[in-house]
Formats: sequence, C-alpha cells, structure tokens
Amino acid sequence: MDTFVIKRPSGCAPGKRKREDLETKTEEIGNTELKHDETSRGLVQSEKVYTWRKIQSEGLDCDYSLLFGKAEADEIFMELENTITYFSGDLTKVQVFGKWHNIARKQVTYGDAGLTYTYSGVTLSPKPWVPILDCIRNRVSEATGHTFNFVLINRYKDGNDHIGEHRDDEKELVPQSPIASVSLGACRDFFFRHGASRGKKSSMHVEPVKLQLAHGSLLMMNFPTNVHWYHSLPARKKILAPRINLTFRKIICVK
Ligand SMILES: O=C(O)CCC(=O)C(=O)O
Ligand SMILES: [Fe+2]
Repeated sequence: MDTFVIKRPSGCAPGKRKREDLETKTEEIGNTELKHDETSRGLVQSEKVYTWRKIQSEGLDCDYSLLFGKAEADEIFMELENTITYFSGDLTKVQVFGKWHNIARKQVTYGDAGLTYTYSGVTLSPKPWVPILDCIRNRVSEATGHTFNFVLINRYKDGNDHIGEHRDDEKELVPQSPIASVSLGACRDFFFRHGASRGKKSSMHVEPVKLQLAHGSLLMMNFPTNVHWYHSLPARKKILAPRINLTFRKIICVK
C-alpha cells in the first residue's frame, strides 16, 4: 500500500518546526481542518482549509480568517516575545507636521537582504528573517497564495498603546499588492474610515467598518483598500494584555 505523505511546511510552533516531511497517517488539527486529496498516483497530500469572511464596502476589499489555533498562536506569541528585538533610540520617534513624537507602541522591520525602505525620512534596511517569522510568512503564503518580502512588526504593550489613522500607501510597495496583517495576543478593535468621509468637511458619508482582530487571525487588505480607506487601532484603556501585529508586505526590489 502507498505511504501517506503529509507535508507540514507550515508548523510554526517552535517544537514543531523540524517535523517537515514527516511520514505519518495522523495529523494534528489546530483551528483548521485538513483536507486529504488522493491523487491518481495514490499519494495523499494534506492541505489546510481556511474559512474566510469577506469584508467589503465602497473601495474596501478585505478577507479575514483564523490562521492559527489557540495553542499554536500562544506558542508563536511566546516565541516572538523571546526573539524579536524592537527599534530603540531615534527609530522610536516619528515626525508629524515637523514635530517629533514618541510612537505609542514598539516597532521593528524584518525582510529580504538588499531591500530598503524609508521610515520617517530615514532610509533603512530591514533586519534579516528569523525562523519564527519565516514560519508565519510561509503560513500566510500557503493560506493566500501571495508572497511577501518584508514585515513590519508592531508591539502594543497594553490598551494604552495604539496606532493612529493612516493608509499603508508607501511608494516602496509593489503597486496593487495586498498587505497581510497577522495578529497575536490581546484581541483589539480595528477601524477603517473612508477618506472622503473624514473630518468636518467630508464630501460623502460612508459607514466606517469596525473589526475585532483576534489572537491568531489574518486580515488581508486587498487593493484598492489602502487607496481609499484609513485604518487605526484605537487605545482601549481596559485592555491590560500585550498584542503583536505583523504586516507582511511586498516591497519593490531595486537592484
Ligand atoms: O496593529 C495593527 O493591527 C495595524 C498596524 C498597522 O496598521 C501598520 O503597521 O501599518
Ligand atoms: Fe497600517
């Protein structure tokens, strides 16, 4: 009888990473089901099946799913806490209308060698990939079919930390590429507001879109969301637990 070969390219929990290409008939199931398809050669392969929620409005197109079950998400969160080192010094400040402010969270970037991007007027190179980030990135690619060469990580120590309204519309991004936002830790509210309905002189009324980004979730922000819509993660004083968000992006490679 043919062997059942189950490829596990996506195990992100630290103890599971080396078990790729393991030959087994049994499989652990996290938050996702596993689909086993028998091919004509009798080879059985496994594939995770994700349940997606489509979020749409005028020029907004997002997909939301749980990428990791609780146990795996807990392990990934701990591994990130143990391995990720965040920016310090001047890189923890941003300039808004000429004035310097401390950002209300910690940040760092990782990515492919040779990439550069501009952050608050400074051109930087991302840190090199580390195994836990490779694992998460692979899982996102497996779930979405998209590839990414860069990640911006934000750490919110508690509900006081936040990010103000902005669009992810940097000129370094590959035009029309999606942004994949993975959330771990405390569940937080996340808001989208249409650019034309912001402020007192808004030209039209479009209902804001409010989401909750759960532990282990993936939010795909597809084109043209970031053309028309601003997003934010407001402060929530009652939240005491930390949260880590990773936005995987595709940056233009100029070599
Ligand atoms: O923390 C989040 O969910 C959003 C982060 C974000 O908008 C960004 O990094 O551009
Ligand atoms: Fe953003």
